[in-house]
Amino acid sequence: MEEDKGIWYCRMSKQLLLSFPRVLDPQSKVYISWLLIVTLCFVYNAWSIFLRAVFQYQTPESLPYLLSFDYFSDAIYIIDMVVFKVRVKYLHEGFWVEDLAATRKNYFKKTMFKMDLLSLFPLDLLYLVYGFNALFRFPRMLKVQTFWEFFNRMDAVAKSPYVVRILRTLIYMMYLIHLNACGYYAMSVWEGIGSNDWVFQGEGNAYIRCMYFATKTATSIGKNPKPKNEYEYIFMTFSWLTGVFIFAFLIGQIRDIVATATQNTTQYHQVMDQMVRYMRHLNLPENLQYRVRLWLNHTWEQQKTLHESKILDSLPMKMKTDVAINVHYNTLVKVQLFKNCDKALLRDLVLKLRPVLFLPGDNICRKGELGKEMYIVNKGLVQVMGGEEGDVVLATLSEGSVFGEISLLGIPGCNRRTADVRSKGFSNLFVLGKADLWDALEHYPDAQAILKKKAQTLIKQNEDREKLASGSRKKIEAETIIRDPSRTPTPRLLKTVLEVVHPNSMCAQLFNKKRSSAPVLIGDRSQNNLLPSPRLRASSVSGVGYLSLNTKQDGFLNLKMPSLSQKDDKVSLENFLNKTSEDIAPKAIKELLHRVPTLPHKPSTQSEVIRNLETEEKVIWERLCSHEDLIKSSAASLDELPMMGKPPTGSGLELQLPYKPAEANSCLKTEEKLAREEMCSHGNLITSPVTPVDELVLMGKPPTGSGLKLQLPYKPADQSEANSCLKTEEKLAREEMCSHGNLITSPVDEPLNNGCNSSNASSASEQYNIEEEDFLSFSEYHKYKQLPQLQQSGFCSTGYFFESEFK
Ligand SMILES: Nc1ncnc2c1ncn2[C@@H]1O[C@@H]2COP(=O)(O)O[C@H]2[C@H]1O
Repeated sequence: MEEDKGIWYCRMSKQLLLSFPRVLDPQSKVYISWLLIVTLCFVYNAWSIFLRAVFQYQTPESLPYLLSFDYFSDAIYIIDMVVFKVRVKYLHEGFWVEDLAATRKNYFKKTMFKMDLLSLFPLDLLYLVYGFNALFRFPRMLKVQTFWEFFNRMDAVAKSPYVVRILRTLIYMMYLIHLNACGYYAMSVWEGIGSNDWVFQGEGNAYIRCMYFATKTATSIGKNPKPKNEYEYIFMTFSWLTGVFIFAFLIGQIRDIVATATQNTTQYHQVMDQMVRYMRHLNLPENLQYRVRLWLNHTWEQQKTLHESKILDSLPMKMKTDVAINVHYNTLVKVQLFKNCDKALLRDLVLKLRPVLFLPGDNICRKGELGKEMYIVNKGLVQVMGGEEGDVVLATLSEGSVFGEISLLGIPGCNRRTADVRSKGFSNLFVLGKADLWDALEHYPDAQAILKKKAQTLIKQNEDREKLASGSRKKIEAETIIRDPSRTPTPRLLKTVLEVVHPNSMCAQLFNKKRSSAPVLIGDRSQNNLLPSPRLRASSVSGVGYLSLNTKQDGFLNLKMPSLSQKDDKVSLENFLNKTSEDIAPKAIKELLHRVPTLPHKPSTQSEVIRNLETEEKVIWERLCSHEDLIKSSAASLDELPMMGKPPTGSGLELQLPYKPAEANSCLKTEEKLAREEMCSHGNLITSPVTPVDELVLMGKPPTGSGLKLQLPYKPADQSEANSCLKTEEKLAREEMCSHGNLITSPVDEPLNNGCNSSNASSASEQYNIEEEDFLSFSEYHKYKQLPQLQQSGFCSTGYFFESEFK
């Protein structure tokens, strides 16, 4: 039994040793936690040495305990030097040095090492000669550098560094008082306890009474008994001086720390006060004063600063752009202009965008004014007003819409605003100055063309409208451009599914065909007044909603929503379809994505390719980066992701990583090589000296059964085109790879719809952990698939089916 225990301990300690990191990151949790332990030991020594030397707390009874604490802290000091400090990696010429020999050498070179060594000086051996005097442990105080290091590191990593700073200052203050209390008691003992009014009278707990005396002196509260002799006068003078200078300095430090923490709020109050005083001085109308206050208040509530742009100014340009893109990404991806244009344009523009807030009813621009800026709606709604009296809403623009561009584009006769634009509620807009817009557009003719085309359409629309209005002398309400009331929107769940199925698939084609003509159709199936799609079908049978998709090409999906109201199937069905995939069955939607073997979209133009790829890449990277182990292993790849953001909301993009993250990098590499190989097989490239071919050392064969058939969109003509082509191909490869269901892991399962039997279905639900609710069995599905059978069986007498246009 004892032997077993011994073996177990041996194994455990071996495992611990093996799992201990070779080198330590100075900012890592392990290292900082260790610093905390060493700091506690240092604080113990710093406190106990004087306490025990002066007060009578070190008695023969307490000595064994005190000595155990002492030697425990000494052991921690030794471990700190031998195990931890020698492993701390350091920066050399911009690189982390992680070689153990080098980190050790680096530590030995530092003053900290000498101090650490001195702190372990065994002066306490003098115990043997002079007895147990705690003052012999004084060298332990030299470990103070670790105490400072701990607080500096905490300052760098803590979420609220103010708390850390205040704690450090408090420790200093308490220690000063502690020293003063020890000094006072030592004086009292020397002069004789209770020998006069000034000294400690020997009543109560000595340490507490002396601390009280020291606190009163240090904080200059006064009312201490008058010193009786020169020594006492000197002691008091010194104590007060310490109180006045050091203590006051420390208290000032705390005030500064708190002031820094609340700096923004203070600034906001200052601006608000100044503004209110100024407006009163100018005697501005009450309403205007109210609006100014509202603006300041709202801006502060949203940004928690009134100087947003200044905060970023201290960053290097690239980092500033990355931060700006990340913050504004969700809005910018919705801007049509940016969707079709080069990504570089977005990066060029994003720093020039200035956020502004408009209050409800504010006029953003007025018809006839000279155009100097254009706007992008970030949040809120703005209305473009027209008509003879400017009271007709021509359009309501929402997030991602661009306006105010017509008068900036230099279209002959159009350098003035063509309409009034006003804010409907609170609107957050980005403003882009004319010069900045032109700086960017000069290099991006595509974007220029898009803007001009849009401008011309709007000008024509406005002209037509005006002609019509003047002809009939009637006000004409125009439709909003963000919401078309004549078309019922495609339900959210269907939209999600349609976005993930391949555009060439049967299902997508069917929906696309009906896009322009067919209205949304929800009808009573028993009346035969609708045409359900054979591929994607939503149905409601006796209060249960189903969404089914089943083709070899599209994959298999069957969603069941049993909790619908049984009263009105039609309403229930609409409700069901308006839920998001997340509401219904995320696992089942993932299952569908698993089974889509082709690229989610086939780009038709080069810019579309790039746009799609970039979005896809981001999503893939985001997924990758969400994996803990990947973050650890390839932190560098994360740095390469300045544009990483959330996938555009509502894009329905739910890419699944086709491989375990551990293999991710190597997997990507193989795919990149495949793409290169494919490209290099082009005749005209072989003749030209293609450098990338030389790099294909590691190139391997495509994984058998991967079905990977990359098609080059064009034949590169020269080397530079070849290179850019490679880049595109690499991206395509990543995308392609990531959409491959069968690349996922080695055991490639049969498509579920091949067998179409319930045993397949149940095994699939086991494999993907799909809940019964979400996954309709195949046999049941069959019943639905055969509509006439369904009707005959009486199963669907009140069934409603749904068909939608694809918007
Ligand atoms: N009919 C319209 N629909 C939507 N936006 C419009 C319409 N007419 C004008 N605008 C926008 O309103 C802006 C007013 O300033 P600009 O003329 O510079 O640019 C104009 C367009 O961006």
